[in-house]
Amino acid sequence: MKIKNICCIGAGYVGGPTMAVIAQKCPEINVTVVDINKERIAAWNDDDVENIPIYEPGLSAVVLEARGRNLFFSTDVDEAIDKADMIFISVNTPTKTYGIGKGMAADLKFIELCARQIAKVAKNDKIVVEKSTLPVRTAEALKNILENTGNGVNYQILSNPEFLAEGTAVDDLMNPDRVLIGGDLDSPKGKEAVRSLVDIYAHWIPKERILTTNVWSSELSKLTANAFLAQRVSSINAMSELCEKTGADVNEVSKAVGMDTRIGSKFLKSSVGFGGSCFQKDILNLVYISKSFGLHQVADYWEQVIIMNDYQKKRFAYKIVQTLFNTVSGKKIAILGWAFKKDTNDTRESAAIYVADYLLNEQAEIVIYDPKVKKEQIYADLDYLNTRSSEENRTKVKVVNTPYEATKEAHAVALLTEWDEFKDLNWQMIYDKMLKPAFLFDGRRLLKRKTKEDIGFEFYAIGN
Ligand SMILES: NC(=O)c1ccc[n+]([C@@H]2O[C@H](COP(=O)([O-])OP(=O)(O)OC[C@H]3O[C@@H](n4cnc5c(N)ncnc54)[C@H](O)[C@@H]3O)[C@@H](O)[C@H]2O)c1
Ligand SMILES: O=c1ccn([C@@H]2O[C@H](COP(=O)(O)OP(=O)(O)O[C@H]3O[C@H](CO)[C@@H](O)[C@H](O)[C@H]3O)[C@@H](O)[C@H]2O)c(=O)[nH]1
Repeated sequence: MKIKNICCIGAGYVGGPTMAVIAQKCPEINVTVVDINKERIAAWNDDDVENIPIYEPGLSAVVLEARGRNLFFSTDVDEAIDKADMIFISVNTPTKTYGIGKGMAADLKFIELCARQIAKVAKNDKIVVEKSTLPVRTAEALKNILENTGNGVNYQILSNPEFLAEGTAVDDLMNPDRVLIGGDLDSPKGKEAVRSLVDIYAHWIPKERILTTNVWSSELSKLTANAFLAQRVSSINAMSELCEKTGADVNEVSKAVGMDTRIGSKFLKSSVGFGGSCFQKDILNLVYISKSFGLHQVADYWEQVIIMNDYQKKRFAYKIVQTLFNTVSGKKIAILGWAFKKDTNDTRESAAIYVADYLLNEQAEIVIYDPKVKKEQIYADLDYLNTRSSEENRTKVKVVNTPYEATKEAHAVALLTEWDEFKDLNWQMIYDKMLKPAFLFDGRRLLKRKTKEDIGFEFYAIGN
C-alpha cells in the first residue's frame, strides 16, 4: 500500500524532527504533526523558523524546506487522523508519579488517550505506528482498545522506536545506524503494513539498514538499547572512582579498553552522571517489567545502573563539600552548564539539577550560567524536586548571563555540561577574580589539568 497521508500525534523532541525529515525526504507524502499544546504548534508554525520550539543543529533548515509544502503543524487532531493512512504515536511516556508502579512504570495514559481518539475518529483502515518508547507488549493493549472501541475498521499496529539522540537529532535521522520496524510478519496484511513503512524509509536509507522483526522484539529492543548505553556510562563511572584512588586516569583506561573492537570506543566517557529524559525512565521501566514477570535478579541487575548513576552525582557534590574544608555553608559556588549534554536546551534529569540540590542542602549559595537554558527553566527544575520552597530556591540560586559573572568572587567552580565554549574561557581572569584558594571541579573531563594548575587552581576532575 502506498502511503499518501501521514499523521503524527505529538510534536515534541521526537515527533517534530522525525516528521520534518520524513517530509523532506518524501515530497509526495503529506505529513501533518498534531499536538494538544497550542503554544508548541504555534511555535512550529512561527514565520521566523529560528523560533521553532526545539533547538537542534540543522533542524530549522529542514523545516524551512518542507513546511507548507508537505509538512504541516496543527492542533486539529481529529482531522489529521481522519485523513491519514498511517498514524504515528509520538507522545510522552514519562515515569508514573502515582498509583501502582509509581516511580518506575511508564505512564501510558497519553498513549491510551491517542488510541481512543483514533478509534473514535477513524472511518477507514489505518496503520498505527508506535514511535514513543513503550513497555514490551503495549501493542497488544493498543489493538485491544482500537478494535473494541472503534467503528469496525481494521488496524495494523507497527512498532518503530526512535533512536535519535538530542543534539545530533538531524544527523541521526538522516543517517541512522539502523531503522527498526516491528510488525505481524505472519499475516499478509501485517507484512503489507511493514512494507509500506519500509518504503518510506527506503527513500533515503539503504535497505540493509532497515530491520524488520516481530512487534515484541522491536518494543523490547528500544529499552535494551538504552539500558546497554546507560550501562556503559555507569560502568566507566564506576571505574572513575577506582581511578581516583589508584592513580589511574579514567580517560586512559577508557581509551585502552575501547580500542578492543569487541568493546568499541563510543559511550565510554566518564561524567558527573548521565541525564536526559530517556535513560533513567526506560531503565526503570525495564526494571518494573522484569519485576512484574517475577524476574527479580534481572530487575536488580539493571537497577544497579541507576543506583551507580545516582551515586556518581552525589559523589561529585560531596567531593566539593569535602574539598572545601567540609563545609560550603554560605560559600558561593558557580555552576557552569545546566543542560543534560551540550548542544541542547533540554534539562530533563540533568545531573546539574541534583548536584545543585545537594549543595543547597549544605547551605551553599549557587550561581548558574548555561548558554542555552532559560532562567525560569532552572528554577522550575529545582522547584520540581520539592526539596525546599520556591522562594528559598530564588534566594539561594542566582542565574546569570555570562560565565565571568557566575565565577566572580566564587569559592569554587563546578563544570557540569561539556559546552565547547567552556574550553576557551579566559581562565586566568576567572582565577584572578575568585576567592583563594580557588577550586575548580571538572565533571566532564573537558579542561586540561596542567594549564589550570599552572594558573593556580586547586583542580579536581572526575576519574583523575
Ligand atoms: N527525546 C528524545 O530524545 C527521544 C528519543 C527517542 C525516543 N523518545 C521517546 O519518544 C516519546 C516522545 O518523547 P519526546 O521527547 O518527543 O516528548 P515531548 O514531551 O517532547 O513531546 C510529546 C508531545 O506529545 C503531546 N501530547 C501528549 N498527549 C497528546 C495527545 N493525546 N494528543 C496530542 N498530543 C499529545 C504533548 O503535548 C507533547 O508536546 C517518548 O516515549 C520518549 O521516550 C524520545
Ligand atoms: O560516554 C558518554 C555518553 C553519554 N553520557 C551522558 O549520557 C546522557 C545521555 O546522552 P545521549 O545518549 O547522547 O543523549 P539522549 O538524547 O539522552 O539519547 C539517548 O536516549 C534517546 C532516547 O531514548 C535514544 O533515542 C538515544 O539513542 C540515546 O543515546 C547525557 O547526559 C550524556 O552527557 C556520558 O556521560 N558519557
